[in-house]
Amino acid sequence: MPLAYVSTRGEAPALGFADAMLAGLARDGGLYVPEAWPRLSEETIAGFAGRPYAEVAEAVVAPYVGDAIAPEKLREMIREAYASFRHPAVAPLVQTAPNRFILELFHGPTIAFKDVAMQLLARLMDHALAERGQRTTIIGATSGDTGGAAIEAFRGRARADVFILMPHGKVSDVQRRQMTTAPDDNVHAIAVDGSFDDCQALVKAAFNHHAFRDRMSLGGVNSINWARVLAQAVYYFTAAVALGAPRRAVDFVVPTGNFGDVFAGYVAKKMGLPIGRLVVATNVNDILARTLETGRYEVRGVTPTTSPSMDIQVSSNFERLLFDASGRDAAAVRRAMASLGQSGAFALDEATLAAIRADFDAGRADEEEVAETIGRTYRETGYLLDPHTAVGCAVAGKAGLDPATPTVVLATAHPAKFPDAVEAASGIRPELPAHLSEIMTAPERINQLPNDLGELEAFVEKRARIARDAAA
Ligand SMILES: Cc1ncc(COP(=O)(O)O)c(C=O)c1O
Ligand SMILES: N[C@@H](CCOP(=O)(O)O)C(=O)O
Repeated sequence: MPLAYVSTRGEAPALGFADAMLAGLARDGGLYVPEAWPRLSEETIAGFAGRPYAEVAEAVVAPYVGDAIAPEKLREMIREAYASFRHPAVAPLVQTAPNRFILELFHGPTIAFKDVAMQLLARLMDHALAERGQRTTIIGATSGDTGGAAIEAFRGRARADVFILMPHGKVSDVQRRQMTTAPDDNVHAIAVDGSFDDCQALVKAAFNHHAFRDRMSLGGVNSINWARVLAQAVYYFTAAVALGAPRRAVDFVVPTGNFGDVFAGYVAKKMGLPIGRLVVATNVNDILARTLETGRYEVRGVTPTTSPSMDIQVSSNFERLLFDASGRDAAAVRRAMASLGQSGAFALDEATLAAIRADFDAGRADEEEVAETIGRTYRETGYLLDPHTAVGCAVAGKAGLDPATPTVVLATAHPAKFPDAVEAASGIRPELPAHLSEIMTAPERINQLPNDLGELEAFVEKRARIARDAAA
């Protein structure tokens, strides 16, 4: 029997892999998760040692895809996706101290970890749409990196029109230019007057407006899309196996905002990978660190930081964890989400909090610690951290992890995406890789919209119709 995907809120129909991927958000507002976690045997995991990244990806992804895609087609798409990376290992490990490693996830086209999943997702969606003879209108929210990766992965694709919402003035120049300089007619960058949370709320509201959703065949590429999270689980396997798994456990420290990346680590653990601790590392926008400490998830205002992609308060994927950790209690998730909508907060019950704490730790790093970590790491090792990765390193240093267990900090972006912050902290101005140098002088195309669902929908509908008429 192929694996089915169920909504965290329990009131949407269960779907197969391709339908869940094309749906993005479930129709009841929940997020799709597999009905069970496929397990990989110790022998299978041990066999990943020394294998190319694409082969490991195939082994991890295939049980979730089932018969939705022919195995040889899946293999071809995975190979193509990772051929676009500039490092042969795709996600190499760098050692910075005894038992301390950095997992570089920024060797894809837009030099952020989002490429790892987005390069595959674009191919998977294109394939599913072609098989059905359909098109999709993708609406995505970005705090800086998802948008660039999505635009790069979907630009020029005939079956998708892509609309990316970013918080106006709150992403770095490089991040903005990655979204605004693509000349393709099927991609649209929109600056919204508000925060990332406002952008994400608009996206979810558009999905929950079913008449609009159906009329436009909406699709999502944020980590609300299960396939995004799945593709991100792969590098936990390659990194852990390179450090001795499954013979020994490995700890991971993950710079966190929307909770997709660290949830992918949880998925890897559920599949049988011996991960010790999963450490959620936040900047001063520390809702997740506070939640793990107090059991209360409480939204506060967002403070702009030098790690803007993590300036997030409403972390979408926490809902997936809540569902799993509560024993898959969809009614409890619905109550929590209703409370979040009404009062901006909800409380975890004791059992759920204990279940979460069994796998996760959390810590936060303030701006001073981030700058200090970038400067010190550069002076001591010659390694230049981006500010998001520096949040991870700063938290790793004080998380109380066992020094005998290898610790991997995920490096989620290349420092050249944030040259001002990195230069201020280290005295070194990182240069953009050559393949991106043109974006700093290319003409920009950007649209500005208020934080208003009606205006957004009217804009999307008008632009998508123009693109569809031109393509017809
Ligand atoms: C550079 C960078 N680091 C970390 C994160 C946080 O990842 P997640 O939202 O999956 O928690 C993001 C945004 O997603 C990011 O762009
Ligand atoms: N940090 C992200 C925010 C969106 O996260 P996603 O993983 O849900 O797409 C960004 O850089 O856009």
